[in-house]
Amino acid sequence: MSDLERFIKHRPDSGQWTILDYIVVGGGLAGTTVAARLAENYEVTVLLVEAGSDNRTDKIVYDIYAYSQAFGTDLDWAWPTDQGKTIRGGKTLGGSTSINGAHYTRGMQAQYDAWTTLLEISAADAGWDWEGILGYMQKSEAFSAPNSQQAAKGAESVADYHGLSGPVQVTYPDAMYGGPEQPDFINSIVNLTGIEHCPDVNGSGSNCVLMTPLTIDWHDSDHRSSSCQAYLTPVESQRTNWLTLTEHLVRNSNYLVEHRKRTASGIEFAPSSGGSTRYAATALKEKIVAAGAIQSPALLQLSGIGDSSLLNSLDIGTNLDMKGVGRNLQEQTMNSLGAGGNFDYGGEGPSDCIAYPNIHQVFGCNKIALQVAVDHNWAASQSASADSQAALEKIYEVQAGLILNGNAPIVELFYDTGYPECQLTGFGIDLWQLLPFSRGNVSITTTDPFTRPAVNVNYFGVGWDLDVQVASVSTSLSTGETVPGTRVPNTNGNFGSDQDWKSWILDPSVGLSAICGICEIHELSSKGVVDAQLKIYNMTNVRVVDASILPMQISAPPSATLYGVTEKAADIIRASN
Ligand SMILES: Cc1cc2nc3c(=O)[nH]c(=O)nc-3n(C[C@H](O)[C@H](O)[C@H](O)COP(=O)(O)OP(=O)(O)OC[C@H]3O[C@@H](n4cnc5c(N)ncnc54)[C@H](O)[C@@H]3O)c2cc1C
Repeated sequence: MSDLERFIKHRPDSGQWTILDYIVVGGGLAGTTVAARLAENYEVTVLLVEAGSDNRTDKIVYDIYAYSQAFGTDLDWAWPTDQGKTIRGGKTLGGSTSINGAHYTRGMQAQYDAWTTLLEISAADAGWDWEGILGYMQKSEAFSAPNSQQAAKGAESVADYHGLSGPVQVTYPDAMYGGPEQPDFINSIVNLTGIEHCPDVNGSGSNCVLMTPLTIDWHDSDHRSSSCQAYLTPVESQRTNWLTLTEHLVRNSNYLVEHRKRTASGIEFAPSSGGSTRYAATALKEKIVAAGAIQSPALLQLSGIGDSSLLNSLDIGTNLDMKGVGRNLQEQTMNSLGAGGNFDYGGEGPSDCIAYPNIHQVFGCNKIALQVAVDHNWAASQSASADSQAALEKIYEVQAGLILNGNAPIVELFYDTGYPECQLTGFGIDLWQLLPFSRGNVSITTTDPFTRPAVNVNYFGVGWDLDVQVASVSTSLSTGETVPGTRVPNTNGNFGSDQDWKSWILDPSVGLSAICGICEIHELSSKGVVDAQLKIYNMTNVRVVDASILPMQISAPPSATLYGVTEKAADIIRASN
């Protein structure tokens, strides 16, 4: 046991404060990355508090082939939402990277460049664009190019796009599917939609169909390379200046007011199992909130940072009246289609093939659908869940511009070998819209930190999002019909009415746990929560660093991007202390 650990273990019980340089709340993707980078300086002390357990030796975490077995267990926050859905999130060391699908892809250059337009003019050169983030994405990555067997199965890559010596291991699995189905899917969708087949999506353009790599470690039997496996495991025996405290939930923070700015004086935390034991700690330098897109806004609200009307209703004193905290939730919405088949998979999952079509490739020549424009009614209808109507209109304009003029992929079609499971030679397509216009929110309903916040996902709050999902179903069905060896019922192209599909979509659709936007980086006048330094506006020493700060969805799952964002954040923090 290190000196620091003894210190922590004993002082809080005696009701005294534990004092460190940095406190990081949440040991997920962002939290472990930031803590690891800060603790590289042996002269500072770092406390990382994680609500879940350390499950690194649990097969349902390290074995990527056991994907989904953690769902519904203690390792899953499983937030219930409106519309009767459930959002998954890792409640374990490594956070959602310990239970996620591990697909590693980046978005389009223009989507990252658009972030700069949302910041204060003075922050335009702060590096929140593709050029500024790419190097950090590569810093976090140790990519291993496909070997000859993987290449024979269709795996490809472009060496220049990748980092080679970062902590997060990225590669293709040895047991990857080698049957005809994945290459056939690629050929079919190219022929059907005109989408390009590209070798690697991690350059600056993601509008293509391809095989994608995973965050797994070939040096370790293709086990999951979660954020804690990447950033903590290799150094934990040496970094005695870094304490990781699992099974403790941060309840709230206390604040001092100085010159009209707030300073966090400390945090209060408690065993995650509940009870009345309370601990306290203070950060001499900074506190970093990295509790993920749902829990971070909830924690801020518990600490009196949020919409004063919500805080007043719960008798929480308002430290900072910030309407943006808990708003602007954007989530990608998924449906799955399955069919029979008669091919030999030639390997094991997870599947490797993804198509990222743009609006033209999804809607074809349907001119009505192509007339997506920033409809003021959309912003008005979503403004209760957004920062403000004006801010939303601005973001919509950027998003619509990327969709209409920038060929930003609007949907992900994930080729799912073996779905549904009961069909031994089946195949499926999981499809989800990538760039929703609908907005939801997160709000605490009680001052009890052990109660999960209310999550309002508001799927399809903007009707166009549903149109995208319906058109994607149609594209998927057509693709399915043209993949050799599959048994999609012969419908002669008559796949049912749009209304039928809308009903079907609304019933089984699930969220993808790719949430962002809820403590977004945005200019203050647009009700942003953090500035370009990721500091909460009008606070001296608290930053939010996790998925909640991303202002808009990108056309990709988020983790590759988030590793880059978090590496950049760590540099910002180190430079300012
Ligand atoms: C089922 C699933 C599949 C996914 N698949 C993919 C994929 O294939 N590719 C991809 O790129 N992305 C995927 N993602 C998304 C990706 O994993 C997340 O976007 C990413 O991990 C978010 O990072 P984060 O640091 O914001 O949050 P997290 O990684 O979720 O970390 C937050 C941490 O904070 C802890 N915490 C919360 N509240 C408190 C508190 N009060 N006190 C202490 N600790 C607290 C949590 O327990 C958690 O460990 C998936 C996510 C899920 C859930």
